Amino acid sequence: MAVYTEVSDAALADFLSAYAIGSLLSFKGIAEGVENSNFFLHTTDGSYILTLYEKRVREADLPFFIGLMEHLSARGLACPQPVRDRTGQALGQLCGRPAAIVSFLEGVSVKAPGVEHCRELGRALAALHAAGRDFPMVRENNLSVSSWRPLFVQAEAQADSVEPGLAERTRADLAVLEAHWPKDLPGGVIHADLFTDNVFFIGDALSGLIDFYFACTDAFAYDIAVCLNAWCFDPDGTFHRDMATALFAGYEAVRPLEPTEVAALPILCRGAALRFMLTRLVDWLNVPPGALVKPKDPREFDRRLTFHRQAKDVRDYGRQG
Ligand SMILES: Nc1ncnc2c1ncn2[C@@H]1O[C@H](COP(=O)(O)OP(=O)(O)OP(=O)(O)O)[C@@H](O)[C@H]1O
Ligand SMILES: N[C@@H](CCO)C(=O)O
Repeated sequence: MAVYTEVSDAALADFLSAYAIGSLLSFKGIAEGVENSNFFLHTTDGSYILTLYEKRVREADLPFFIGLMEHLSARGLACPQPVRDRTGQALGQLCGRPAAIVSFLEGVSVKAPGVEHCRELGRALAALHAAGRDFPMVRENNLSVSSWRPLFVQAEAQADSVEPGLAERTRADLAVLEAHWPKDLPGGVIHADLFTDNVFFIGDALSGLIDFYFACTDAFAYDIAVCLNAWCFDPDGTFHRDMATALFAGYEAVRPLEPTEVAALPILCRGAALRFMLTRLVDWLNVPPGALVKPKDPREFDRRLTFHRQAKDVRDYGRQG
C-alpha cells in the first residue's frame, strides 16, 4: 500500500475544517500506487481522494498539476477535479506534506487490457492532447533523456544483482538514446504515465484518467510511446501487435500523426522503456524503511527493451509505415 505518511484523526479533522465538503463519514488508506500517499475520503457530501505528495513530486510543480486538472475538467475531459477550500486554495499542508483533495472518479482499471481497451485509450490520449493545447503553463519533463544517466549512476553498482548484464545493456542504451533523442517534435501537455492503473473503465467504455503527477510539456508521440510500453506488452516482454494497431487507430481517428513523429516512434519507445526501467530500478534498490509499498519490477522493462533494440521502424509496432 502506498501510504508513506500516517494521518492522525486530529490532523485530518483540522485539515478538513478548511473545506466545505460536509462531515467525515470514513477515511481509508489506498492499497495501490507507489508515488504518493492516497486516501479515500467519504463525507456527507460525497466521495473524494486525499493525496499527500511525496518523493518525486516537487512542491513547486503542484500549481501546474492542479491547474492542469482544472483546465482539462473544464474542457470536458473526465479527470479528477481539485476541490478548493473556503479561501479558494486547492493546496494545503497535512502532516508536514503538501496535500490536496480531488473528486472521486467512478470506474475500475483493467489488469489485462484487450484490443478495444487500447482503441479507447488511444482516443482518450488524443483527446487529452487536444484539451491541453491552450493550457498556458509549462513544465519541463524532468524524467526525460537528460535525467536517465543520473538515475542510472544511483543504481549502476547494484544493477547486475537485479538482473545479470543489466548494467552493460543500460550503458549501451543510454549511449544510443543520448546521441539520437529526437527534438522539435509536435508537443504540448502530455500525461507521461498513462499506465493501465491510471485509466478507468465502466463496462467497455473509458470513464476517466487519473494521476497527472508526471504530466509535463513534451512530445505528444512520447506519450504514445509510454502507452505502447504500458499497454501492449506482457510482463514477460511479449508484444501484442493487434493492441498497438488499435491504439494507433484510436489516437489517429482524433489526431493523425505527422511523418516526423512516425519516424521517431521506435526511439521514443526505447527511451520510454528505459525511463520506467530506471525509476523502478532505483525504487527497487531503495525501499524506504517502514513504508507500506510494493515496488514494481524493473525487469519487465528490461524485457521490453530487448524488443525495442531490434525494432527497425513503426511497422514493427503495428502501424502501417
Ligand atoms: N480521483 C480518483 N478517483 C478514484 N480513485 C482514485 C482517484 N485518484 C486515485 N485513485 C485511486 O488511488 C490509487 C492510487 O492513485 P495514483 O495512481 O494517483 O497513485 P500514485 O501513488 O501516484 O500511483 P502510480 O504508482 O500509478 O504513480 C489508484 O489506483 C485509484 O485506485
Ligand atoms: N507507472 C510507473 C510508476 C509511476 O511512475 C511504473 O509502472 O513504473
